[in-house]
Amino acid sequence: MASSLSGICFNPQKLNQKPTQNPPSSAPTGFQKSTVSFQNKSSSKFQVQAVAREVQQPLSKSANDVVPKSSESLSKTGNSLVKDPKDLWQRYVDWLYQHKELGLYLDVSRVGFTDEFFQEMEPRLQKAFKHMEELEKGAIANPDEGRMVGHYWLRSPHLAPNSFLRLQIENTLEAVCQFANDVISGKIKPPGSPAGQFTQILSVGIGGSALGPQFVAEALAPDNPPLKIRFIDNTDPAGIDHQIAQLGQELASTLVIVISKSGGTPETRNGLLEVQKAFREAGLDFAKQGVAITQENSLLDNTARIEGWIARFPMFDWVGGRTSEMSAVGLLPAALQGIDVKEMLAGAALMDEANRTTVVKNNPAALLALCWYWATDGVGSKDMVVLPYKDSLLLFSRYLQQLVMESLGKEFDLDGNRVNQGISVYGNKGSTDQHAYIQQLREGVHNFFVTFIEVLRDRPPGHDWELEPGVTCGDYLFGMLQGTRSALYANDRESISVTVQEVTPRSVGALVALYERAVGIYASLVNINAYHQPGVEAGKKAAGEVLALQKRVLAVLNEASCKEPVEPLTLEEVAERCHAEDDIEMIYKIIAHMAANDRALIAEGSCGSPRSIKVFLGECNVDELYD
Ligand SMILES: O=P(O)(O)OC[C@H]1O[C@](O)(CO)[C@@H](O)[C@@H]1O
Repeated sequence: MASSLSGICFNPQKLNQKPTQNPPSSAPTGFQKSTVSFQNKSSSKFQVQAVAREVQQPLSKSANDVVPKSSESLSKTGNSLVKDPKDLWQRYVDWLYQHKELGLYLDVSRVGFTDEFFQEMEPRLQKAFKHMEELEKGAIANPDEGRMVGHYWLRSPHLAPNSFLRLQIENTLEAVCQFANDVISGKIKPPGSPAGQFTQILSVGIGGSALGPQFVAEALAPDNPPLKIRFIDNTDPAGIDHQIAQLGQELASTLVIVISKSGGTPETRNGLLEVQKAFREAGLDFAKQGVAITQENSLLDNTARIEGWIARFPMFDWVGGRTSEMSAVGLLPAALQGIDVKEMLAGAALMDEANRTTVVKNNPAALLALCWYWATDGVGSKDMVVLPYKDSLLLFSRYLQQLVMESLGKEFDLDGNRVNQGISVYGNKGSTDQHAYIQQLREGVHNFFVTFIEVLRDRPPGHDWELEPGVTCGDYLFGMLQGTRSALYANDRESISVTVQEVTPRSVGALVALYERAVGIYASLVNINAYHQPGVEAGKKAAGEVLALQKRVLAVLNEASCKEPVEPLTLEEVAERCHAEDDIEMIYKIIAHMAANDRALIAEGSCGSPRSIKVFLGECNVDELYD
C-alpha cells in the first residue's frame, strides 16, 4: 500500500498560491499624509504625525490598547530641516562630536531636532544618566530576573561593584587569552588530526551568543587567521549539514565552541547534538575538541564538565546575551582568530568613559538616543536603517537588530502601561544597497531614518591606486555615501553619520559600546526595561507546545498504523483522537511537515486540500504502542 502512494505532502504550486485579492478600495490615507515634507512650515512634523495617528486610530483593535505616548507631550513644532547651505554648515560645525583618541565622529546635523526639543529633553536625559550611573554601580536593573546589568565592567573591571566580580572578569580574560595562545601555538591540539593543531572553529550558538562573534569575525578577522571560523546559529538541519560538510576532513582539527548563556537554548542544544553525531560518525572524540561558554551549573556547563570537554568559560548572570560581545562569548572566538581583544576592550572602555559625561552635547550615546527619539517621536514611528559603507561592517546592522529590537521592543513600560515600544532596525551595506532599496528611501514611504557608518581609511597604506585620474576606488565609495546622504536630506530624509578612521579592534569595540549605551539611555527616555525579553518566551513556549502535540499525533498515527489492515486517518480523526480538535490546523501542518520528510505517508488526497487527506505511518512501532 505504502509504495503506491506519495509520501510527499507538499504541492509547492498549491501552497505558494496567493489568494486572489481585490485591490483595497481606499488605501489608509493616514500613511500617505505622514509623508508631508518637513519643509512645509505651516504643517509641522508634530502636526503631521498627529494627523497620521488620527487616521490610523480606527485600525486599533481595542480603544484602550495603547496609552498615550509620553512623547506627545513634547513640543516638536517648527521643525523644518535646515536647508540653507551656510546654516547647514553652521549646524554641522555646532553639533559635530569628536572622540579624539578613538578617531570617531558623530554627526547629528542631518536630524532636524530643534533647540526647543533639545531643552525639553534635557531633564529626561539627566534622569537617564542617573539611571545609567546607578546601573554601573550595580543597581538591580532587571526587576523580572532580579539581576544586575554590568557589561561595562567587562572592559573596566575596576568599576565592578565588588572585588569578587572584578576578579572574575580579570581571571576570565586571562584564561581566554591563555587558552587562545595555547591553541594557536599548538600547545593545546586535537588528538587525531594530521594537521597537528586546530585549524577551524565551529561556533554553535544563537542570538546574542552568535551575532557579536559573527559581526566581529566579519569586521576584524585577518585574511589568514590562525583559525578560521564557521557558525551554526540555527536548528536548520540543512544549514548544519552544510557547515559540517564544508569542514570535511578538517572536522578532526575543528575546535567546537558551544555558546549559550542559559545553557538550555533548544537550537544550540540541537546544534551540539548534530555536531556530536558528526564527530561520532567520523570516529572522533568530541570531548577532546569541545569548549563551552555558559553560566556556571547550566545544563551545558554540567554536560561539558561530566563529558570532560577541554575547556569551560563562564558567562556571568549580569551580562545579557545581546551585550555579551566583550565577555568570553565574543572574546574567545575573536582571540582564536588572532584579533587583538584587549584593543577591543580598550576601545569600548574609552567609549564608555566618553558616555559618562552628563553634558549631552559631549555624550555621543546620548546624542544618538536623542536623535532616535526625535526621528521616531519616541514611539518607534520610524525604522532605523543602518548603512555601513564598508564591506567588513556588513553584519553591524544584523548585530544591532538584536541589540536594539530585543532591548527596546517592549509591550509595557516600567509603570505597567501598554506602550508597544521599539525601533525596527535593518540595513546591509553601502553602496550595495543603493542598487536595492535606496530608491524607496529617497522617494517612497517616509518611515525611516538612516545611520551612515563611514570609514575614512579605504585601504592599508601603500595599496591605493587611481583607477582614473585623481580618483580611487575608495573615492567612489566615499562619493556614493556622501551623495546618498545629500540626496536623502534634500528629500527631507534625516540621517546620522558615525565616522571612524579605520575598522580596527579599537573602533569596533567603541562602536559596540556606543550602541549598547545609546540603547540603555533611550530605554530610560521611553521608560522601559531594556534588559529583559519576555516576548521571546511566548514563541519558545508555543514551539514546545507544537512539539508536544506532534508527539501525540505520532502516537495516534502509530496506533492506527499498527492495525491490520492499516487504518489511514483523516485530520479530523487525528485531532479527535489527540483530544485537540481546536488544533486541527496545527495538526495539518505537523502532518504536512512529516510527510515532506518521509515520516508520514498520505494515503488519500493532497495537502492543497487539507480535508481530503488520509494519513498513516510507513512503519508500525510496536514498542511505542504500550508506552
Ligand atoms: O545564550 P542563550 O541563553 O543560548 O540565548 C540565546 C539568545 O536567546 C535569547 O534569550 C532570546 O531567546 C536572547 O536574548 C539570547 O541572546
